[in-house]
Amino acid sequence: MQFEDAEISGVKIVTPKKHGDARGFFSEVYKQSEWRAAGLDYTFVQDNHSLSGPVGTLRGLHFQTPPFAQDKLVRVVRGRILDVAVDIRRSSPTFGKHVAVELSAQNWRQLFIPAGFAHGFVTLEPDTEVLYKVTAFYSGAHDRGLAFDDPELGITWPTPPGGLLLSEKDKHWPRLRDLAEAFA
Ligand SMILES: Cc1cn([C@H]2C[C@H](O)[C@@H](COP(=O)(O)OP(=O)(O)O[C@H]3O[C@@H](C)C(=O)[C@@H](O)[C@H]3O)O2)c(=O)[nH]c1=O
Repeated sequence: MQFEDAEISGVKIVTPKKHGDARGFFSEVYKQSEWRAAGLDYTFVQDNHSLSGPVGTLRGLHFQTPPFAQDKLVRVVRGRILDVAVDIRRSSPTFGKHVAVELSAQNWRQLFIPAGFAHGFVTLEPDTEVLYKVTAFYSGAHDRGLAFDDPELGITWPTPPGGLLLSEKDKHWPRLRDLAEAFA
């Protein structure tokens, strides 16, 4: 398992080993001992799985407020996404900056996003399946978001000719400058 630092402190790109043979492959996709050896000590309590049909499905940008703030480990088992993490830690020198990494079933990369970031992705292939582990349980009452198209964030979302597909909820999140909840 390979751990790389992304451009923003705390965000990591994790690439597990894939052992291929005539049958297919085997891969240890998460191993607590290796994470601890890399100085990453997190307890994941929930595994999530989403399927997005159309190319250009955009989910985000989401976060949960304390005490339900979540660290997330994201991967793709089918298809391809551009995965985005925006730093919303007010005291951070990179507040408002983002990391964008392509994750796919092919490149087998995972993105680790600590609490204090808003997270979202857009799908680059049809029928893309995303799996992610989180360190706090889902709480609808603590579920918050940030406008994916806030010009201050400067995120370039790849957009297919038919446009992006968003949930109703994701069309109405506040901009960063109007965000009531952000992290210290
Ligand atoms: C996230 C979540 C949703 N749900 C329910 C609420 C709702 O009825 C339905 C769909 O929820 P959403 O529209 O929020 O799903 P989605 O837009 O896929 O939300 C996810 O987006 C990505 C980018 C993240 O980072 C995740 O943490 C999560 O916020 O599933 C749960 O039961 N448990 C969960 O953990």
